[in-house]
Amino acid sequence: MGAPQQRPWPVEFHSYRNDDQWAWAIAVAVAAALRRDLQDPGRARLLVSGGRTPAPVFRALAQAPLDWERVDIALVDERWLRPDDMDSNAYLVREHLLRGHAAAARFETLTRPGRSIEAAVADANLHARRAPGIVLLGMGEDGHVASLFPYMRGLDAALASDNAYVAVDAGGCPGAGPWPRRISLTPTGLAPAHTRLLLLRGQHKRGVFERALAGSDPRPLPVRIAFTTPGATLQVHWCP
Ligand SMILES: O=C(O)[C@H](O)[C@@H](O)[C@H](O)[C@H](O)COP(=O)(O)O
Repeated sequence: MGAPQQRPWPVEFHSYRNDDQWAWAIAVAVAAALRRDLQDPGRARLLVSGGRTPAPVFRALAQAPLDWERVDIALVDERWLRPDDMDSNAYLVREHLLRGHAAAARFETLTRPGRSIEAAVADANLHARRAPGIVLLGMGEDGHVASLFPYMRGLDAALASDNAYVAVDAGGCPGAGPWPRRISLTPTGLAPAHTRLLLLRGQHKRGVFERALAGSDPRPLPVRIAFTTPGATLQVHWCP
Protein backbone atom coordinates (compact mmCIF):
# COMPACT_ATOMS: atom_id res chain seq x y z
CA MET A 1 0.00 0.00 0.00
CA GLY A 2 1.39 3.44 -0.90
CA ALA A 3 1.62 6.12 1.77
CA PRO A 4 -1.47 8.35 1.89
CA GLN A 5 -0.70 11.68 0.15
CA GLN A 6 -1.79 15.11 1.30
CA ARG A 7 -4.19 17.03 -1.01
CA PRO A 8 -5.80 20.44 -0.75
CA TRP A 9 -9.18 18.74 -0.38
CA PRO A 10 -9.95 16.47 2.59
CA VAL A 11 -8.87 13.38 0.66
CA GLU A 12 -6.63 10.45 1.60
CA PHE A 13 -5.36 8.45 -1.35
CA HIS A 14 -4.39 4.80 -0.84
CA SER A 15 -3.00 2.74 -3.69
CA TYR A 16 -2.47 -1.02 -3.82
CA ARG A 17 -0.42 -3.29 -6.02
CA ASN A 18 -3.26 -5.55 -7.04
CA ASP A 19 -7.00 -6.05 -6.77
CA ASP A 20 -6.69 -8.70 -4.08
CA GLN A 21 -4.86 -6.38 -1.66
CA TRP A 22 -7.22 -3.59 -2.63
CA ALA A 23 -10.39 -5.59 -1.93
CA TRP A 24 -9.18 -6.94 1.40
CA ALA A 25 -7.88 -3.59 2.64
CA ILE A 26 -11.21 -1.93 1.89
CA ALA A 27 -13.14 -4.78 3.50
CA VAL A 28 -10.99 -4.50 6.63
CA ALA A 29 -11.53 -0.70 6.77
CA VAL A 30 -15.31 -1.05 6.36
CA ALA A 31 -15.52 -3.90 8.88
CA ALA A 32 -13.57 -1.81 11.42
CA ALA A 33 -15.92 1.15 10.91
CA LEU A 34 -18.97 -1.10 11.28
CA ARG A 35 -17.51 -2.68 14.41
CA ARG A 36 -17.05 0.78 15.92
CA ASP A 37 -20.65 1.72 15.08
CA LEU A 38 -21.90 -1.55 16.55
CA GLN A 39 -20.34 -0.68 19.90
CA ASP A 40 -23.30 1.67 20.35
CA PRO A 41 -26.71 0.16 21.01
CA GLY A 42 -29.02 0.11 18.02
CA ARG A 43 -28.26 -0.49 14.37
CA ALA A 44 -25.39 0.43 12.06
CA ARG A 45 -26.13 1.75 8.56
CA LEU A 46 -23.99 1.10 5.48
CA LEU A 47 -24.68 2.54 2.01
CA VAL A 48 -23.12 0.77 -0.97
CA SER A 49 -22.75 1.53 -4.66
CA GLY A 50 -23.37 -0.74 -7.58
CA GLY A 51 -21.57 -1.05 -10.89
CA ARG A 52 -18.90 -3.71 -11.43
CA THR A 53 -16.17 -2.37 -9.14
CA PRO A 54 -17.34 -3.30 -5.62
CA ALA A 55 -18.07 -7.03 -6.14
CA PRO A 56 -14.69 -8.33 -4.84
CA VAL A 57 -14.89 -5.94 -1.87
CA PHE A 58 -18.38 -7.22 -1.07
CA ARG A 59 -17.20 -10.83 -1.16
CA ALA A 60 -14.35 -10.06 1.26
CA LEU A 61 -16.55 -7.97 3.56
CA ALA A 62 -19.19 -10.71 3.74
CA GLN A 63 -16.61 -12.87 5.55
CA ALA A 64 -16.14 -10.40 8.42
CA PRO A 65 -17.46 -11.82 11.69
CA LEU A 66 -19.64 -8.92 12.83
CA ASP A 67 -23.04 -8.63 14.45
CA TRP A 68 -24.59 -8.33 10.99
CA GLU A 69 -28.08 -8.76 12.43
CA ARG A 70 -27.76 -5.16 13.58
CA VAL A 71 -26.54 -3.84 10.23
CA ASP A 72 -28.80 -2.14 7.68
CA ILE A 73 -27.44 -2.12 4.15
CA ALA A 74 -28.95 0.32 1.65
CA LEU A 75 -27.98 1.58 -1.80
CA VAL A 76 -26.29 4.79 -2.90
CA ASP A 77 -28.20 4.55 -6.17
CA GLU A 78 -30.27 2.23 -8.28
CA ARG A 79 -31.29 1.81 -11.87
CA TRP A 80 -35.06 1.83 -12.35
CA LEU A 81 -35.26 -1.95 -12.60
CA ARG A 82 -36.91 -4.64 -10.54
CA PRO A 83 -34.64 -5.58 -7.61
CA ASP A 84 -34.30 -9.12 -9.02
CA ASP A 85 -33.12 -7.84 -12.42
CA MET A 86 -29.55 -9.01 -13.01
CA ASP A 87 -28.57 -5.45 -14.00
CA SER A 88 -29.88 -3.91 -10.80
CA ASN A 89 -27.55 -2.86 -8.02
CA ALA A 90 -29.78 -4.80 -5.59
CA TYR A 91 -28.95 -7.99 -7.49
CA LEU A 92 -25.22 -7.27 -7.15
CA VAL A 93 -25.57 -6.78 -3.39
CA ARG A 94 -27.55 -10.00 -3.00
CA GLU A 95 -25.10 -11.99 -5.10
CA HIS A 96 -21.87 -10.72 -3.56
CA LEU A 97 -22.51 -9.10 -0.16
CA LEU A 98 -25.47 -10.84 1.46
CA ARG A 99 -23.46 -14.05 1.77
CA GLY A 100 -21.66 -15.80 4.63
CA HIS A 101 -21.78 -13.76 7.83
CA ALA A 102 -23.32 -10.76 6.06
CA ALA A 103 -26.38 -12.79 5.05
CA ALA A 104 -27.81 -11.78 8.44
CA ALA A 105 -27.85 -8.05 7.54
CA ARG A 106 -31.09 -6.27 6.69
CA PHE A 107 -31.10 -5.05 3.09
CA GLU A 108 -33.27 -2.15 1.87
CA THR A 109 -33.80 -2.11 -1.87
CA LEU A 110 -34.63 1.20 -3.54
CA THR A 111 -37.13 -0.32 -5.97
CA ARG A 112 -40.00 -2.72 -5.48
CA PRO A 113 -42.30 -4.12 -8.16
CA GLY A 114 -45.54 -2.18 -8.48
CA ARG A 115 -44.23 0.99 -6.83
CA SER A 116 -43.82 4.27 -8.72
CA ILE A 117 -40.44 5.98 -8.82
CA GLU A 118 -41.90 8.88 -6.79
CA ALA A 119 -43.11 6.48 -4.08
CA ALA A 120 -39.73 4.72 -4.12
CA VAL A 121 -37.90 8.02 -3.63
CA ALA A 122 -40.28 9.06 -0.83
CA ASP A 123 -39.60 5.75 0.92
CA ALA A 124 -35.84 6.14 0.47
CA ASN A 125 -36.02 9.60 2.03
CA LEU A 126 -37.95 8.21 4.94
CA HIS A 127 -35.31 5.53 5.55
CA ALA A 128 -32.58 8.16 5.12
CA ARG A 129 -33.77 9.94 8.25
CA ARG A 130 -31.49 7.41 9.89
CA ALA A 131 -28.14 8.82 8.82
CA PRO A 132 -25.68 6.41 7.21
CA GLY A 133 -22.47 5.79 9.14
CA ILE A 134 -20.48 4.50 6.19
CA VAL A 135 -20.86 5.22 2.47
CA LEU A 136 -19.03 3.30 -0.27
CA LEU A 137 -18.96 5.30 -3.48
CA GLY A 138 -17.91 4.29 -6.96
CA MET A 139 -17.08 6.48 -9.94
CA GLY A 140 -17.87 5.99 -13.61
CA GLU A 141 -15.29 6.47 -16.36
CA ASP A 142 -17.03 9.79 -17.12
CA GLY A 143 -16.65 11.04 -13.54
CA HIS A 144 -20.21 10.32 -12.44
CA VAL A 145 -20.87 9.37 -8.85
CA ALA A 146 -23.98 7.65 -7.50
CA SER A 147 -26.39 8.36 -10.41
CA LEU A 148 -25.32 11.98 -10.85
CA PHE A 149 -23.99 12.23 -14.40
CA PRO A 150 -22.02 15.05 -16.05
CA TYR A 151 -24.37 17.82 -17.23
CA MET A 152 -27.40 15.59 -16.69
CA ARG A 153 -30.82 17.23 -16.99
CA GLY A 154 -31.87 18.20 -13.45
CA LEU A 155 -28.32 17.90 -12.08
CA ASP A 156 -28.36 21.35 -10.46
CA ALA A 157 -31.62 20.56 -8.67
CA ALA A 158 -30.26 17.19 -7.49
CA LEU A 159 -27.08 18.84 -6.21
CA ALA A 160 -29.06 21.48 -4.34
CA SER A 161 -31.79 19.15 -3.05
CA ASP A 162 -32.61 19.08 0.65
CA ASN A 163 -33.54 15.42 0.25
CA ALA A 164 -31.14 12.51 0.58
CA TYR A 165 -32.47 10.81 -2.57
CA VAL A 166 -33.90 12.09 -5.86
CA ALA A 167 -35.27 10.51 -9.02
CA VAL A 168 -33.07 11.26 -12.02
CA ASP A 169 -33.45 11.15 -15.77
CA ALA A 170 -30.00 10.67 -17.26
CA GLY A 171 -31.29 10.40 -20.80
CA GLY A 172 -28.56 11.48 -23.24
CA CYS A 173 -25.74 10.71 -20.78
CA PRO A 174 -23.64 7.90 -22.29
CA GLY A 175 -22.38 6.85 -18.84
CA ALA A 176 -25.89 5.86 -17.79
CA GLY A 177 -25.92 3.05 -20.36
CA PRO A 178 -29.33 1.58 -21.08
CA TRP A 179 -30.70 2.70 -17.70
CA PRO A 180 -31.40 6.46 -17.82
CA ARG A 181 -34.08 6.40 -15.11
CA ARG A 182 -32.53 6.05 -11.71
CA ILE A 183 -32.70 6.97 -8.05
CA SER A 184 -29.64 8.69 -6.63
CA LEU A 185 -28.14 9.81 -3.37
CA THR A 186 -27.52 13.59 -3.22
CA PRO A 187 -24.87 15.62 -1.36
CA THR A 188 -27.48 16.03 1.41
CA GLY A 189 -27.64 12.25 1.76
CA LEU A 190 -23.86 11.90 1.74
CA ALA A 191 -23.03 14.66 4.23
CA PRO A 192 -23.91 12.95 7.54
CA ALA A 193 -21.77 9.83 7.03
CA HIS A 194 -18.73 9.65 9.33
CA THR A 195 -16.86 7.36 6.91
CA ARG A 196 -16.72 8.05 3.18
CA LEU A 197 -14.87 5.74 0.79
CA LEU A 198 -14.38 5.92 -2.97
CA LEU A 199 -13.47 2.66 -4.71
CA LEU A 200 -11.45 3.10 -7.91
CA ARG A 201 -9.76 0.68 -10.26
CA GLY A 202 -7.69 1.28 -13.38
CA GLN A 203 -5.44 4.00 -14.78
CA HIS A 204 -8.24 5.78 -16.61
CA LYS A 205 -10.30 6.32 -13.46
CA ARG A 206 -7.20 7.48 -11.60
CA GLY A 207 -6.65 10.13 -14.27
CA VAL A 208 -10.29 11.23 -14.11
CA PHE A 209 -10.10 11.51 -10.35
CA GLU A 210 -6.84 13.50 -10.50
CA ARG A 211 -8.60 15.92 -12.87
CA ALA A 212 -11.53 16.13 -10.48
CA LEU A 213 -9.19 17.13 -7.66
CA ALA A 214 -8.01 20.11 -9.69
CA GLY A 215 -11.40 21.87 -9.49
CA SER A 216 -14.66 22.13 -7.61
CA ASP A 217 -17.48 22.47 -10.18
CA PRO A 218 -19.49 19.23 -9.92
CA ARG A 219 -21.28 19.67 -13.25
CA PRO A 220 -18.52 18.32 -15.53
CA LEU A 221 -17.30 15.85 -12.89
CA PRO A 222 -20.01 15.05 -10.32
CA VAL A 223 -17.53 12.87 -8.39
CA ARG A 224 -16.34 16.19 -6.95
CA ILE A 225 -19.23 16.07 -4.49
CA ALA A 226 -17.38 13.19 -2.81
CA PHE A 227 -14.78 15.66 -1.49
CA THR A 228 -16.51 19.06 -1.69
CA THR A 229 -19.53 18.01 0.38
CA PRO A 230 -18.72 19.05 3.96
CA GLY A 231 -18.24 16.19 6.38
CA ALA A 232 -15.89 13.23 6.54
CA THR A 233 -12.52 13.02 4.80
CA LEU A 234 -12.82 11.06 1.54
CA GLN A 235 -10.75 7.86 1.62
CA VAL A 236 -9.90 6.89 -1.94
CA HIS A 237 -8.78 3.31 -2.49
CA TRP A 238 -7.20 2.63 -5.88
CA CYS A 239 -5.54 -0.29 -7.63
CA PRO A 240 -4.47 -0.70 -11.26
O1 LIG B 1 -25.66 2.06 -10.79
C1 LIG B 1 -24.55 2.46 -11.06
O2 LIG B 1 -24.16 2.62 -12.23
C2 LIG B 1 -23.58 2.72 -9.94
O3 LIG B 1 -23.96 2.65 -8.66
C3 LIG B 1 -22.59 3.78 -10.30
O4 LIG B 1 -22.61 5.00 -9.69
C4 LIG B 1 -21.23 3.13 -10.23
O5 LIG B 1 -20.67 3.27 -8.97
C5 LIG B 1 -20.34 3.69 -11.28
O6 LIG B 1 -21.04 3.67 -12.50
C6 LIG B 1 -19.09 2.87 -11.46
O7 LIG B 1 -19.44 1.68 -12.08
P1 LIG B 1 -18.39 0.58 -12.42
O8 LIG B 1 -17.88 0.11 -11.12
O9 LIG B 1 -19.17 -0.47 -13.15
O10 LIG B 1 -17.34 1.24 -13.26
